[in-house]
Amino acid sequence: ERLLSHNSDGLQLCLACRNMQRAEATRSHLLTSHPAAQVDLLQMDTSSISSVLRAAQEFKLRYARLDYLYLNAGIMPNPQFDVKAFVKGLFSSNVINMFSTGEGILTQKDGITNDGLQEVFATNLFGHFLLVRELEPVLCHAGQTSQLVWTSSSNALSSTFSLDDIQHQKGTQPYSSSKYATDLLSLALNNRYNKQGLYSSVICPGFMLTNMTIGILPFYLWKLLMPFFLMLRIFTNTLTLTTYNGSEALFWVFLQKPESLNPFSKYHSLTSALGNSYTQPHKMDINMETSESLYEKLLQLEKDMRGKLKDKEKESHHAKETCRI
Ligand SMILES: NC(=O)C1=CN([C@@H]2O[C@H](COP(=O)(O)OP(=O)(O)OC[C@H]3O[C@@H](n4cnc5c(N)ncnc54)[C@H](OP(=O)(O)O)[C@@H]3O)[C@@H](O)[C@H]2O)C=CC1
Ligand SMILES: CC(C)=CCC[C@@H](C)[C@H]1CC[C@H]2C3=C(CC[C@]12C)[C@@]1(C)CCC(=O)C[C@@H]1CC3
Repeated sequence: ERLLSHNSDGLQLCLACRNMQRAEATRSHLLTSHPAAQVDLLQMDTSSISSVLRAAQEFKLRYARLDYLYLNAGIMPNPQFDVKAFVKGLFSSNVINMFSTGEGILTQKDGITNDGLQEVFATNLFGHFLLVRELEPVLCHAGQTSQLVWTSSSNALSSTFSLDDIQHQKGTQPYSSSKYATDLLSLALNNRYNKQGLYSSVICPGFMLTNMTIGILPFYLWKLLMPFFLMLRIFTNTLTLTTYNGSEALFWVFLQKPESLNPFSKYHSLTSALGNSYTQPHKMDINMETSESLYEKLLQLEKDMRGKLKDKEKESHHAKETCRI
């Protein structure tokens, strides 16, 4: 919506969504305020390898070029709020950090996808990784730049991520781990693709009340807490609360020259106590060595998963043939 308000003439949007009914509703909403806008839809479920491959194929048939790819889809399933840790945090010197990152007070219950991957890892990271790899021909063009924009989080914590368990099978903070892996992956992509004109940046929308976070507390409690959160903005500017404020950095990045952005920075949407939104870079807690190791592991996993997919296809082809005989 913000992109269209800025420039609805020259912009062609393609919304890649898992739920086509919701996608249609979004398209209608956008066309109501911007009747001349070009808004296309593409069905894609980032948690499913075959869906991502199919969507990428379809995209390449439809379009010759992709200038901006917003990698925003994300889940935080079954969030559990640790009241005890929260109360302890309230009386510690870490209290502001707790409200800006959610560190130490949230855990999740992860699931397994049909491909056999951890659901949070597959949805938030691996599906997007595959998509970027598949869309390479439309993203990399001589003499032009393209940009990947990842929605990461202030909850991306190195303590929750391990190179020995990139899917976070063993822990209880898959969301945080997937977001830290996002930061690492963006750096590795810059390292590999900048020469071909493809740049990657990471943003953090701050804390917003959305479908993802609303279930953490009962609805009436959020309502009651709203004045408290607005007051808390005096101490931390990370409480963006609305999606309009949260999208500030997504929009800001769109206006920048990709070459001018720092691959080690995360661009944060922030909102001041007076309600003004702005974007500020913060250095990420990442290094090139870990980022390259993660990239190698993702490439290996991609190879394994493509192998499995081929075996499955062969099996079903064989079953069909046997049926015919
Ligand atoms: N809310 C917050 O405070 C923060 C959010 N973020 C990040 O912002 C991003 C947007 O989240 P937010 O707006 O808060 O939450 P929402 O749940 O409102 O949005 C998440 C979006 O991702 C889509 N999505 C989820 N899973 C898949 C999938 N498998 N395939 C395709 N699309 C999928 C959802 O589609 P559908 O409509 O079908 O559900 C939805 O549109 C996420 O990456 C999140 O991690 C980061 C920091 C803070
Ligand atoms: C008074 C009271 C009971 C407050 C509880 C507030 C918490 C539930 C929130 C405070 C900071 C929030 C936060 C997130 C979730 C909800 C809080 C912990 C995120 C972890 C949501 C997902 C993200 O990507 C980052 C957010 C950071 C802040």
